Amino acid sequence: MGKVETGGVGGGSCRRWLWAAGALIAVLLAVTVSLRNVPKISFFGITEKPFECSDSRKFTGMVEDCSCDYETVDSLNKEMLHPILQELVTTPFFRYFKVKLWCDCPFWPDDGMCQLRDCTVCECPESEFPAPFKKPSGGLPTDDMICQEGKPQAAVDRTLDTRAFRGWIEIDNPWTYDDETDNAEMTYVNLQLNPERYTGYTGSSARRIWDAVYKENCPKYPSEELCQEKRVLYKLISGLHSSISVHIASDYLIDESNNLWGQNLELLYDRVLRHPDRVRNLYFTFLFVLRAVTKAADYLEQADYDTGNPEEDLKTQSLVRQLLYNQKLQSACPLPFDEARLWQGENGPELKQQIQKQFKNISAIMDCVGCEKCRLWGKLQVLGLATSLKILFSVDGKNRIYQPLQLQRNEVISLLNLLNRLSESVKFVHEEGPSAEKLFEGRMSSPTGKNTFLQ
Ligand SMILES: Cc1cc2nc3c(=O)[nH]c(=O)nc-3n(C[C@H](O)[C@H](O)[C@H](O)COP(=O)(O)OP(=O)(O)OC[C@H]3O[C@@H](n4cnc5c(N)ncnc54)[C@H](O)[C@@H]3O)c2cc1C
Repeated sequence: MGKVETGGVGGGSCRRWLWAAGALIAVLLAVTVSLRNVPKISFFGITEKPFECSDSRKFTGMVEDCSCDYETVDSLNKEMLHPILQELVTTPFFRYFKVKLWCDCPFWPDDGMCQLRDCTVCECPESEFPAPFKKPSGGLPTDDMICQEGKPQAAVDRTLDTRAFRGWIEIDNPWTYDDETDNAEMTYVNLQLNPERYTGYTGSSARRIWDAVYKENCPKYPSEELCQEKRVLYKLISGLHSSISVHIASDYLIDESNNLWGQNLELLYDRVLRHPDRVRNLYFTFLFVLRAVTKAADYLEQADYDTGNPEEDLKTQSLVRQLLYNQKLQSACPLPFDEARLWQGENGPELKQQIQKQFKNISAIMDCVGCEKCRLWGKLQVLGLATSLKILFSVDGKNRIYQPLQLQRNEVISLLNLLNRLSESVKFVHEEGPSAEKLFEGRMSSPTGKNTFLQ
């Protein structure tokens, strides 16, 4: 029988020497490549595949700890997810978000940070609002109100309505601090009138929030420690933070006196692109939330999207179906994230409780955000993440697991709006990233973001 020769079997001493030299070179190459790609241990405890390209800022291969690669995510997002989501969030069902905007900070109430809490905000015209949400009598004021306090770009354009949506249950999310069943002081906000973008919220107040949020995580866990679930939590927050920064960069107030808005690619580079882990965490968060949406497909398909406008509501339902049952998505990226790999250790239940508590604290910190519009989007997106966590790890506070999924309307709205925000960020990074890197790589960062580019 013919023998297939390997370096270690048969052959003379010369061949053995060649094999040993080849193996040594291979090992040296592998070590060199892996040293250039940190972190090296994934949260599943598996050594990560190094990025295949020589430039660590170009993203190829699998998105860390997920089951889709960067190229697939970019093309699915551009061709399918982004267009559907962009249309979906404009429908009446998805554009009104119920939120308590008071700045009731439970952590540091007396530092004056929340002075903008009483900002008089502009109300949207009555014609904008779906009929079922309107109060039975009186309706809404139609005259436009001018914001009196704070930077106008930081104030929320909102309208008040206490009426609950039809056909939806009121249920508390165990991952959030807010009691979602409590309708007191709730405001309906038209998200289309309040895009997430530059607001001028910066300095020690903003820094304090992010510091507090990261302290609730495990960013300093050494990579050897198998804290995979805590790493998920950190990556979700970091990915959200990246996405917020991307929105600031993509819609920036370049010239305040002329109210001129445009892109700030230097800010994009400084805050996100030059930290490859922040880009990776953005993609991770996108896939995590996408997985939650697709996992809840049956629920979302059957949900009641009635806003009293049959034409629009049918469109909403059709767009939701297009998103949930997309052939391309199902064949190219059937399982964006595999949640079954979490909580498997013997201390899984305790760990889950601990992380749930940490996430609740993060959600409570959102009440301390000292800019109304940032608070709106902070609360919406944290609720969106909490909803993803609830879908993927359905559990109540007492750790009775895997009950039938029940979502409240606001959770569904936050979930899909969060997915849309992440989708926009992924698209912007993919499309503008290479030119921003070319322009700013190697330059000193500038906090003022002077190098700006008009849209
Ligand atoms: C909930 C929330 C919502 C906000 N929404 C808006 C908004 O809509 N519009 C607006 O103009 N401003 C918003 N801000 C403020 C904005 O996020 C920044 O805090 C502000 O622009 C100042 O930025 P900075 O350069 O000091 O760094 P920051 O973005 O404040 O970051 C603080 C520190 O966190 C670390 N960090 C930064 N990014 C990441 C990441 N992706 N992953 C891990 N660590 C990171 C870095 O060490 C950085 O120095 C919001 C702030 C919060 C807390």
